[in-house]
Amino acid sequence: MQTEPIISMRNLVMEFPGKRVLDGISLDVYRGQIIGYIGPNGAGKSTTLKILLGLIQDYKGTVEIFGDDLKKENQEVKRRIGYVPENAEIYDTLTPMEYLTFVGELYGLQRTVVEQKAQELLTVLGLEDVVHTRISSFSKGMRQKVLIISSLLHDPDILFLDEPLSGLDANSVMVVKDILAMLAASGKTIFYSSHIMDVVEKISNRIVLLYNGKIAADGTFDELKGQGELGSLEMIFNQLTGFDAHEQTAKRFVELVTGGERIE
Ligand SMILES: Nc1ncnc2c1ncn2[C@@H]1O[C@H](COP(=O)(O)OP(=O)(O)OP(=O)(O)O)[C@@H](O)[C@H]1O
Repeated sequence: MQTEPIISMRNLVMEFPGKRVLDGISLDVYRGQIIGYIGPNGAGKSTTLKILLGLIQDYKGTVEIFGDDLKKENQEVKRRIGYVPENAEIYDTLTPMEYLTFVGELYGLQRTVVEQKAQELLTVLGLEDVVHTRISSFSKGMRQKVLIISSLLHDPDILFLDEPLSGLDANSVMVVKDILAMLAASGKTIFYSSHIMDVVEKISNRIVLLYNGKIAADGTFDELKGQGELGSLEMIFNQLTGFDAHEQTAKRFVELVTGGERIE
């Protein structure tokens, strides 16, 4: 039985000077769903996430989270959401412990509670030796793990993820995929934006494709596959976005790079 939507967008329109990025998005998201939110570069995925997070406010249409209109100031909503941004501002001069206690305290958690939780979560993700090392020396994947932990410290009900697996090695990807599946099974709602189609295909129980500012497809992977001619989400993506010129594009690129002969 479907209850009330956790996230509800109605006729969401977002315009930047000279450009309409979101052109009437309507979407209801329910508890426990993992929404794979996909679309070509520049389609408006990050813009949608920023609107849902309250970082962009001059949109048209209605957005409700937990039934509350986002245009009305409501700090309680922010306490119940977590966010892993695509390009994170992470405080390089801090150590993971300093960064995580800072974030935890912003969410109103007690310092001793956050310290213990941070220590345990860092240890589980294999960062126990660098808990007190400056983040500036970290690899991309190590930073990403700190960000994932920071988004979950306060045990949010909704998690917004923008390319969350970026830089993670294959083992860590498996761990994070399992974490997301278990969080969703425990009733959390996950809004997952990524270009890694085979991962989106595996972890999402609902896929939403954004194209030309509108929702071009919405359903489970099997529903999107339709009659079964297209085997992968990558192929469905290419078909729905009308892109079949990858080989010609690559050929032209290499010809220009090498300045040489035409490639046949
Ligand atoms: N602050 C801004 N001012 C003007 N234009 C913007 C602004 N932010 C985003 N845009 C434009 O809005 C469009 C959508 O950007 P957005 O970052 O939402 O795309 P995306 O789907 O997340 O893309 P990608 O897959 O490349 O991350 C782009 O054309 C971008 O240039």
